[in-house]
Amino acid sequence: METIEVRHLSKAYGHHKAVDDLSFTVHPGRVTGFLGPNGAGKSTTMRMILGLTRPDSGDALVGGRRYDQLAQPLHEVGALLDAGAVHPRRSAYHHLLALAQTNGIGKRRVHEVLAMVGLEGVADRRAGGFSLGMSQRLGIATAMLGDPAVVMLDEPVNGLDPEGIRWVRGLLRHLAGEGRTVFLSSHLMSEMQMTADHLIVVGRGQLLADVAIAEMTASGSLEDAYFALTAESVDYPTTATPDRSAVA
Ligand SMILES: Nc1ncnc2c1ncn2[C@@H]1O[C@H](COP(=O)(O)OP(=O)(O)OP(=O)(O)O)[C@@H](O)[C@H]1O
Repeated sequence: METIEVRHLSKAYGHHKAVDDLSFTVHPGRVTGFLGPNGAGKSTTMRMILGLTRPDSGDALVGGRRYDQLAQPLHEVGALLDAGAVHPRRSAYHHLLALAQTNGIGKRRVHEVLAMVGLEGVADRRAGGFSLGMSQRLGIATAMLGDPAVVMLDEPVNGLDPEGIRWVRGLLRHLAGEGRTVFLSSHLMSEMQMTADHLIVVGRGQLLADVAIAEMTASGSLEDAYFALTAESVDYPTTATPDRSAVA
């Protein structure tokens, strides 16, 4: 099974360092959560791992190779970055089939992933009419199409109802139990506490923690530990102090 290795990765937009000499390894057989305040560089890091954004320096490797060096990328890493990235008039089935056909994957696998995410009954409906939960499920089916060893999901439970959140949690635990490398970002602390085994925490593009969840939560909730860790890394007030001067 394969690791994700991020080594001295940096990316700046103008003078702003989105990712700043970041190094960590994501290991197989467990769910690793990727945490950090808004703008900490999580999506940029994931995009560099997937070869969608070019690093200024450093490497992002899957199974020891850069994404553009992977012989069969869909078989090695499956990703959900933006669940809305589907042709709206195409059915779920045809969306998956088109991707399967261009990657040498058979129709049988399309049916398998539709079943895996519970979308068989709506597979012929236009993806543009899907609810957020259905779109997330289709995004996860897309990520799983190549039966990848590495699964990477950016905010997979964003906007999902409790049933959908529980389903994603069960699926990710199952995939890690099969020995896959599961890497996900989420801002939902309680959900992360229930889903992840390990955490990578970033702030202002830099590594703040690379730690087992059990260690991070040894003396309290993940939320408290997270706020303590990231307090210095946010550029906005962390406690709400209502400004009453405007109405006085
Ligand atoms: N294409 C881009 N052009 C300019 N700046 C960008 C671009 N992509 C990201 N950034 C900036 O890089 C920084 C890191 O953004 P990124 O989206 O990686 O953070 P994030 O941790 O995923 O945040 P969030 O939790 O809000 O999704 C931010 O300041 C963002 O504005």
